[in-house]
Amino acid sequence: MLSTYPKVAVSGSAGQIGYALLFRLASGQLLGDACKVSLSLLEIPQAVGTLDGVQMELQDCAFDTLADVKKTADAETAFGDADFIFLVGARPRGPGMERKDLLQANAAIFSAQGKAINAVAKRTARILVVGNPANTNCLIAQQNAPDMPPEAFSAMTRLDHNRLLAQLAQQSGQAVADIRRAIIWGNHSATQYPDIHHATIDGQAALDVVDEDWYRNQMLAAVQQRGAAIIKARGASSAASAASAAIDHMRDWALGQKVAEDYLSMGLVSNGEYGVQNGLVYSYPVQCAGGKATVVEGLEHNDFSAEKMQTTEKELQEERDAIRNLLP
Ligand SMILES: NC(=O)c1ccc[n+]([C@@H]2O[C@H](COP(=O)([O-])OP(=O)(O)OC[C@H]3O[C@@H](n4cnc5c(N)ncnc54)[C@H](O)[C@@H]3O)[C@@H](O)[C@H]2O)c1
Ligand SMILES: O=C(O)C[C@H](O)C(=O)O
Repeated sequence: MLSTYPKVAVSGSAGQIGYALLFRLASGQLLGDACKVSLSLLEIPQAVGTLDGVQMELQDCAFDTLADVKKTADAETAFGDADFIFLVGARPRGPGMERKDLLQANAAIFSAQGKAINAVAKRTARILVVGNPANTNCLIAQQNAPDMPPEAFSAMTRLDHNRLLAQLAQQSGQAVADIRRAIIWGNHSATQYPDIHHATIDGQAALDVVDEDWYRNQMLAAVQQRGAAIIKARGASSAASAASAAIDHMRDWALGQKVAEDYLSMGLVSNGEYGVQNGLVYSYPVQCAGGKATVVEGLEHNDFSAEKMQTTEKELQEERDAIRNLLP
């Protein structure tokens, strides 16, 4: 029997992000308390057994927002008729590795999954790539799914966005909720550009509240290197915060952002906005309303910002060139 509930597919669901994500999806944190969801868990064959245990735990939570749970090692089965697809499954980096070291290891996974999405996913599905290197994995999946609208695909920079908000809140002593219009530009990597030139803190320009030297010389690197700092401290990459950001990203995309005038950050297929090469998956400021994410256009940049935006674009071009063989 076909489920009548929104179907949420998660690849890599036996991994550490999967374990943090599934219980939040099942408890109504994506679509709200009034909406049941049907979970579709994708794993490699060796890990499907682990999913039996995860499924038992999901059942034991007795969530009234969970309709059913299915497990599979077949991507087409997992993604068929899905409304939301979280592509998490990938090899995470270890200490001392850069995210782009994972490029070849993970590129094959995303080309196969892009093809599966193209074959069976709803054309209205929303797809979020979390597995690293997220922007280029997203590019590979999207290019292998030519029958899907490009705007169905996104890469996760919401964790970086949230990290930026947290840094600003801590430094200014204000609440996260009082910060607006922070932006992550470019790649989910050490070249990303966390931009506060358009941000406000409790209604004041952020750069009138926090020290510009601190921003340029400490905060930028702290956000760019936060993933590595967590790996060093925890011995494993961020999981709960990544799952939380993934929920934030999909929820706001589907249901609309909480504060209309705010900006969020999402990696989207570029249509040339801000001079970025067409087709790259680049993180932009967006506004989410009516089920759509729209790039905020017309922001002006000083030389400092322009240079940083180009540096991260260049890295994305290099990543794309390294996996050209997997693009159709
Ligand atoms: N974009 C971000 O902000 C962000 C943040 C944190 C982590 N990540 C990335 O997310 C990914 C997952 O991290 P994790 O900590 O959960 O890793 P993990 O190793 O704990 O779990 C990954 C899971 O994916 C599964 N998997 C591998 N290949 C698969 C395939 N072809 N199909 C389905 N499942 C497959 C593995 O069996 C494993 O269970 C990593 O690439 C990590 O770097 C991204
Ligand atoms: O840094 C990593 O490899 C994990 C993740 O991308 C993160 O930003 O925490």
